[in-house]
Amino acid sequence: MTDISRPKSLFDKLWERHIVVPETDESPAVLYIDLHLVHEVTSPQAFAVLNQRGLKVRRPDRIVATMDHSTPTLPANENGEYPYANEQAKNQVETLIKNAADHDIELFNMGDPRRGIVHVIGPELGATQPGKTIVCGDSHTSTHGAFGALAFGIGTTEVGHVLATQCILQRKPKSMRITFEGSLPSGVGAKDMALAFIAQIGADGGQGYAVEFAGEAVRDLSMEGRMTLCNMSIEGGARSGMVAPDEKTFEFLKGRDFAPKGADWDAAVEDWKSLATDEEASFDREVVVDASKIRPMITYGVSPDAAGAVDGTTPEPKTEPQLHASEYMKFGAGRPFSEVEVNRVFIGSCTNSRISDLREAAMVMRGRKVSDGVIALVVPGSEAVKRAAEAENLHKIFIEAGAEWREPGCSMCLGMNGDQGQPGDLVVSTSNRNFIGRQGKGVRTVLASPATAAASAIEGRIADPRSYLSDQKESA
Ligand SMILES: CC(C)[C@H](C(=O)O)[C@@H](O)C(=O)O
Ligand code: SF4
Repeated sequence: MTDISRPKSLFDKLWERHIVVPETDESPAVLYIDLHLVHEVTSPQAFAVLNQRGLKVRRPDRIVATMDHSTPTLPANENGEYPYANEQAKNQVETLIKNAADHDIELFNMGDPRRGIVHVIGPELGATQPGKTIVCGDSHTSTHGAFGALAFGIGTTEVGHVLATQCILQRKPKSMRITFEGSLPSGVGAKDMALAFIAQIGADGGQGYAVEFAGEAVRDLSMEGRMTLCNMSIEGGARSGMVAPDEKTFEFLKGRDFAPKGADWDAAVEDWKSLATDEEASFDREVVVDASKIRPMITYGVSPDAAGAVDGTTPEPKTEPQLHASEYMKFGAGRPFSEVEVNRVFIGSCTNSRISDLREAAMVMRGRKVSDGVIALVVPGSEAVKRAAEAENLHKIFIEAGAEWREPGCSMCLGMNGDQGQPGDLVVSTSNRNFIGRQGKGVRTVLASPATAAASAIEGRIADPRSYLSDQKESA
């Protein structure tokens, strides 16, 4: 029974709706899972355990499976063979094809027009909905919280538990509200908000918390922007990030394949409206970020909280890890970021590979050329994003600028498919992690928004996108 007298947060409501067995001092709660997203990297072992124990998948109809991490971003040859980076990548893909077929799970396989990065296709299909519990063997599952869902990443063992029982054991995290007060200056977007709040609370500031993002600047974001923000909540250490559903959420989902239809839709929207945090609800921690002061952000270290405004200078390292990071990044202290040379740019990943992100990058690149010596990769998040971008001729803008237009997937975000930089490369990347070696051995990653990444590709240095964006406004 839920207690109707106490004011509740969105998170409290989501949690309470899914308790199968309540938490006690001795044991975590058993939570029901509404949607289980599956990809080729973290599922093989889970299926193997299931198969060894002769267990069935409990609710195949609650699973959406796709291929994204190990998939090539170059097309198949005339025989339909894909250029996999290695045997492991090919095996992962083949194993998921077999597991999905054996267990009657819907799979968006290579060549399927609905395939894409798991966190891009969930919302795109309308499978991600307010009020749901959503899990995936992937840390950036927090992305789906943008719809007012309780969404979090789980480990491979837990993937097995969810496959077998459709439930998961969880202790209730503490709650944090991050309120962005005021509105964003022009030329500043969701990625900058994400890097700004992470710089403010630290990469482990959200540890043990479920975060709700609130405030005027969050309400003003598009659904894509909210996804970018929730995607990065995990980089601030949080278990999940969420935004209360509103008219924008409903508008985004209406008519999508997996969304309810007809009278079911009306009933669902009525219910979803009740999810927003009650006025008097309290949080274990409240953080306020002044949105009006945020500038385009970049990272200069090897953790996402080493972030500063693009028009600033590299800070003096103060601690041992900062010294180590600064030696790796080789920016030098007290140097304007705008002097740092860039030789690769990656526009993609579940953080920033949606159509609005590609439009933003195209706005900067239109009629311009990628600087000599810079390799720029633009990788749409899904087949649907690719089609939408091509319908608007965005791909032509990228190609004419000298960038490469690729097939959808995680690509250089993690480099599991072979899309990697060379040792020493400085990559401005729209992804979410700047960890040492993530984009290739010895590669240095600078996280930024699509506009900043595109401007950096044009200048061959870390660049402030604001002049490009205002240029466009004047000529529009
Ligand atoms: C492969 C997967 C386990 C991993 C994650 O969980 O985040 C990946 O998506 C990443 O971004 O590093
Ligand atoms: S795009 Fe990057 S962060 Fe997102 S799921 Fe793929 S590898 Fe992980």
